[in-house]
Amino acid sequence: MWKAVPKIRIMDTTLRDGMHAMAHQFTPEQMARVAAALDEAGVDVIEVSHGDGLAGYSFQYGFAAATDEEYLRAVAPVLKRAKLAALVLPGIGTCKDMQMAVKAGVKVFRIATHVTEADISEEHMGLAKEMGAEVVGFLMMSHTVDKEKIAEQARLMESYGADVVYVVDSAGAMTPQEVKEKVSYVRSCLKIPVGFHAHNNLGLAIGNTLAAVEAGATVVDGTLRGLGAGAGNAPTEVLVAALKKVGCEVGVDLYKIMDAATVLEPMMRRPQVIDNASIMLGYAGVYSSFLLHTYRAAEKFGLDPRDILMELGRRKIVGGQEDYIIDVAYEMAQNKQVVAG
Ligand SMILES: CC[C@H](O)CC(=O)C(=O)O
Ligand SMILES: [Mn+2]
Repeated sequence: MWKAVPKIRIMDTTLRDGMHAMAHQFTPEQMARVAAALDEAGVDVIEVSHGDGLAGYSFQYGFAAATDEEYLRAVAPVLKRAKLAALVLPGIGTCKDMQMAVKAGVKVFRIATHVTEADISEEHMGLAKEMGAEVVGFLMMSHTVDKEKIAEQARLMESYGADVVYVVDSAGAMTPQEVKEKVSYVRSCLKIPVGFHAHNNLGLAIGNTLAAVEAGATVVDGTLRGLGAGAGNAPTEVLVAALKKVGCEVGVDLYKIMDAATVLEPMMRRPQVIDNASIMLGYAGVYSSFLLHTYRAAEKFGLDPRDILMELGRRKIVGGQEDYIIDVAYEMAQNKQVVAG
């Protein structure tokens, strides 16, 4: 039964998670145009970074078309209402990167760790608070553990000063029932608001986000046209329509957010679809941002990307192990040759 819910805050990550689908090649000028349209529509928070967060540009994660600072400085001046956010993965983004980001206009830091590793976020969260920023904890790959573990890690983030903690379905592997169970339990264990970040690999991004809201999440993520890793995220314009339809107050103008999606559309490299490999990401429970790496490895070694994804899922590889995909594919190709020979 749908309950009355308070105002839902939307954080749009087209210009961060969407970077994965763009091979990190948005130009600063494109980012500024998309951000201006999101701001005009009334989106609360706009996240801008390399897909893997500040300082993500590298051989391992992919080089971006511009530096973090160039992106942030292009977007900050066009925002009239929205807060500018940046993602930080401790171990990749450093305190120095965060200081640069604040000077460039960042007001919200989203500090992301694997769902079992919240303890590595303490220093970054402390610094973000010290600099006066809002802090969002982002527990990635939340499908891999039970609700008690997520709550334990969320409580750690709360103790480090997080203002919000997110349950993150990085692999788009969760079902609405699971989302409800996990979000409502985490919420019951925290004093701060709970957020939810979906991926659409099983076609459930909107349904899962609605389930999260029904279970008490009051902050949710979206990206225009669903642009993002794997099969993408919950499309912000669809999310606004769906949330309004179930009676939530979102503070975003539906027509204007649809217009923002049309600003983004010509910049996209391909429509965001659920292809077979994306379905496998969700089915195997593999990190959504591993897809491009998997395609490259499959091509290089003449393998079916679906087989690689199933194997990555079996090995439970986590964010940061992108280079290991090549090792796995190499091993699989060797085994195939042995069997064939
Ligand atoms: C590698 C960072 C990752 O893209 C963060 C995220 O959006 C997720 O885990 O879904
Ligand atoms: Mn994501």
